[in-house]
Formats: sequence, C-alpha cells, structure tokens
Amino acid sequence: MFSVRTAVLPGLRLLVRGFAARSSAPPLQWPVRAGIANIRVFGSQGRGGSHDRGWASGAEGEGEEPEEEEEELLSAEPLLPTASQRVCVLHPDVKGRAGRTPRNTELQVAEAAALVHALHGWSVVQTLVVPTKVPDSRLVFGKGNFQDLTEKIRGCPDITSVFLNVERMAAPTKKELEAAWGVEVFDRFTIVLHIFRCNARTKEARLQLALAEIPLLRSTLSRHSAWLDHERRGPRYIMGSGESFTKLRHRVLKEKEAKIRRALERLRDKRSLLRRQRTQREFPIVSVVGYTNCGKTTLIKALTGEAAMQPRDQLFATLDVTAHAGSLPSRIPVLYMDTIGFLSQLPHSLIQSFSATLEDVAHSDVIMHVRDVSHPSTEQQKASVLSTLQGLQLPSALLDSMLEVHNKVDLVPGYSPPGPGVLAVSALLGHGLDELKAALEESVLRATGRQVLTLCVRLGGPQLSWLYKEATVQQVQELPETGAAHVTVIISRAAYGRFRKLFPG
Ligand SMILES: Nc1nc2c(ncn2[C@@H]2O[C@H](COP(=O)(O)OP(=O)(O)OP(=O)(O)O)[C@@H](O)[C@H]2O)c(=O)[nH]1
Ligand SMILES: [Mg+2]
Repeated sequence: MFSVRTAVLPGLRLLVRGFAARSSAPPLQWPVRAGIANIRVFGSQGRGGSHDRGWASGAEGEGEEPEEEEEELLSAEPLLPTASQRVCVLHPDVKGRAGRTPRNTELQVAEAAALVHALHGWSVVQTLVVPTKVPDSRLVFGKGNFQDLTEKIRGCPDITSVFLNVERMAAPTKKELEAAWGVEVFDRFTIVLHIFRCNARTKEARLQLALAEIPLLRSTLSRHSAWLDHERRGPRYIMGSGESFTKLRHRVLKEKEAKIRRALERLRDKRSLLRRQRTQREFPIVSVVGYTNCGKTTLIKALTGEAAMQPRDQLFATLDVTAHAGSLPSRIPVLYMDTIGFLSQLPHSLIQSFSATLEDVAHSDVIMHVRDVSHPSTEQQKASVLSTLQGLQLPSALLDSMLEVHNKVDLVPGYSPPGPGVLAVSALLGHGLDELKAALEESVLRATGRQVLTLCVRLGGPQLSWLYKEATVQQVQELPETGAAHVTVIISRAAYGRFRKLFPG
C-alpha cells in the first residue's frame, strides 16, 4: 500500500517518505523503480539538502500491489510493432491552411521525426513532404501525388512503416493506405500513445493511458467485428444469449472502460488525500510545467540536488507527476512538482485522460513555466503551453503570477531575457539558479501569505521549539540580560494565529 509520511522536524527538517514498489513486465518493458523513496531536506544545507533517494511523494498510486482486476485492465496488446521500425515520415502539406510557411512545415516535420526517435530502436529512413488540397479525403492526397507516393514507398524496401503526420486517421483510410503501400501506417495519436505507454510508470498513468486507448480499440473493433460477423459460420448469437459477437465485444469494452474509470476514481481520492496532507503541513508547492524536452526535470534536479532524477533527451520522458523536496534561500521547504510535458496538437482524448494528473497544478501555490529558448519553435511552444494551461481552467491568480524561466541559455551565446519578471538559466550548467530561487521565494511568500516577523520569545519557554517546528526560523538574537531572544521567522498566517492563541501576550 502506498503511503506518504510528511513531517516538519525540529531544526527545519522536512521529511517526505513514500513507499514505492515494482512495475510490470513485458511486452513493453516498463522501467522498474523499487524500494523506499525517502527524502530529507535539512534547512541548513542550502541548495538541495541531502537525499536518500531520488523522488518523493508524487507518484501516487505507485507502490501498491495492484489488485488483480486493475492489473488485468492494464495488460493490453502492444499498440505498435515491438520490433525496430525504419519509418518514412510523411507530412501532408495542406494548401491554404492557416500559418502554413516553409519554416513551420520544417519544424512540424522535425517534431514528427523526434517523436519517432523517442521510440527505442525506431529510426527515420525517409522524410516526404507532399502537398495536398484534399487532406480529409479517403486517400489524403490527390490522385497524381498519391500515385507518386505509392511508387516511392513501394520502391524503397528499407521502409517498414509510414508515419502519416496527421492527428487522427480514419480506420478506412488506414486500411486503404496500408493496402496501397504494403506497410503499416500510423498517425500521430497512435505514435504518441505508444510513447506514453513505453514511458508510463505509475499505475495511474497507465490507467489513464488505457482509458485514452478505448476510442482506438472501439474503432478497431468495429472494423474487425463487422468482418468477423460476416465471416462467422454457424449461429450469430453466443450460447443462445441473443447477443451477437459484435455486441458482446462492445459490451466487454464498455465494461472495461467503466472499470478503468472506477479504478482512476479510487486513485484520485488517494491523490486528493495526499494533497490535503501536504496542505495541512503547509508545504508550498511549485508546479514546473513546459513543453516536452524543455528541461523541467533537469531544472528540478538542479534546484533540489536530487541525484536520482533522470532527465533524458527524449520527448515525454516524464509522464507521472512526482514531487521533489527542496528549500528556498530563507530555508523555506518547498515541493517541486515535475509534470508531463506539453506538445502542440496533442490529441484531445490524451489531454483529457491526463487532466486528472494535471489537477495537481491547479492546487499548487506557484507555477513555473520552463521554456527551451534555444529551440527554433520556442515561441510556438510557449503559445501551445499557455493555451493548454488555459484549457485546464486554473485559478486566474495562479496564471497571473506564473514565473517564466528561460532555460538552455548556454546554447544561445549572449542571451539576455526580454524583460523583467523573466529568469534566464542553464539547468544543465547550474547558471542563474540563485536568482531563480530568490524570485521563487518572493512568489511563494506572496502566494502563500507567509510573512517575515521578528518575535520576542522567552529562551526557557516552549515558544522557540514551537517556532522551529511550525515556522522557518531565520535568525535568533539572544538578549542575555532579559532571558529572551528576538527570533526572526517566516511564518504562515495560520501558524501565526495558532502561535498567538497558544502563547498570548
Ligand atoms: N544544453 C542544455 N541542455 C539542457 C538544459 N536543460 C536540460 N537540457 C537537456 O534537455 C534534455 C531534456 O531534458 P529534461 O529535463 O528531461 O526535459 P523535460 O522537460 O523534463 O522533458 P519531458 O519530461 O520529456 O517533458 C536533456 O537531454 C537535458 O540534458 C540546459 O540548460 N542546457
Ligand atoms: Mg521530464
């Protein structure tokens, strides 16, 4: 059973402990994470503190021995061939589409190629950009272009599959294209889903994926069932049930969907319980969001000193929201939430199924938007992230106070941020982190209503140890002749109220 224990210990120690266990096995080789996650952050240790292991309370749901039923829900067939693929990336260049420029087309093709490279053993052997005026037609391209294309693909035996760079492809289109070209054809939805599947670690992420896959299974089922019903010899109904084979399979799928939703609901309850615990403990929460591969994980690793975090040069390396403990310059403990990266034209059902995970963002105190300013599409990426955030219906105060962090400045010689309120860093080289932490602290204090106070307390009394436990003590200046001390603390309004009640006068 997953559990998280959090406590602020005397001397500014924040302890976050979560128990994590296993992950599953083939056919897709989920990465395994095992053992006890245990992080201690000591206020006196400046940047990061000491960590026994790399991650904290966030991967909620992980660590629990899966119930049989849930494990069954997750044992899906591989979506795409498990063998290595040599892919032809085919980009329909739609004439008259808004924003169509050679540069944008180039960037979209580059992103499609990056998606292919995110899959282990997959490579791009050819890239084709083919104009079309009829993207919604059955064959996607006009007759002449389609014929040329068929010759090219059939004439290149190196190609084992085609990635048609469209969001979704209708089942009849897939069937016809595959028949014409003699290889499998995938759309963006299937590729992204497959990457997600390979990278999802926690049960919650895997269940969310299983839910996102239901429409895909439904359309495949409709296609196959029609054929099966047609081919079947013998009675049309199963065991005299009066239910046709097609209906039975659709019903099973519907039941599966309901079960997944119920399982997710259970995990969601757990997640909100954890969130309440964090809130009760009054740990400020900073959500780190941004386009995929912009450096979110690297930045959190740099801010917390967490050695076990593993940034990867790969799209969608992070699929689970995880919490990582760090401390700000005034030694305020803080939890950084690492989140799933965004992608333009991310299929709607995928965003929807992951929106529960992103609920944590809505409950954070500060959002930090990390941008890769060395990327040629950095502006489009920013727009895509902001529009996704808008869609999550976050509190406007949270959106308005968002911190923008320009990352990977080491790759842009002489970079200077365009204006105030923007911080330039290199998460990889550790540049600009002190300024970032100072700005974060300001935002956290503002957002959480914490204040800096100097209180006069008796040295022999219980006040000082109470303050060590419930607030962040910055300085103790003893006044020997009076037996008292001036104690400078950062304290939340709620904690200060309790202090006044406990120690009136
Ligand atoms: N040169 C340079 N590379 C960086 C910097 N920050 C991150 N990277 C690299 O960018 C790649 C992606 O980094 P991640 O931290 O995994 O990015 P992410 O945003 O967490 O990615 P996803 O989890 O896939 O959304 C890795 O190869 C990092 O080493 C930086 O400041 N400079
Ligand atoms: Mg990441």
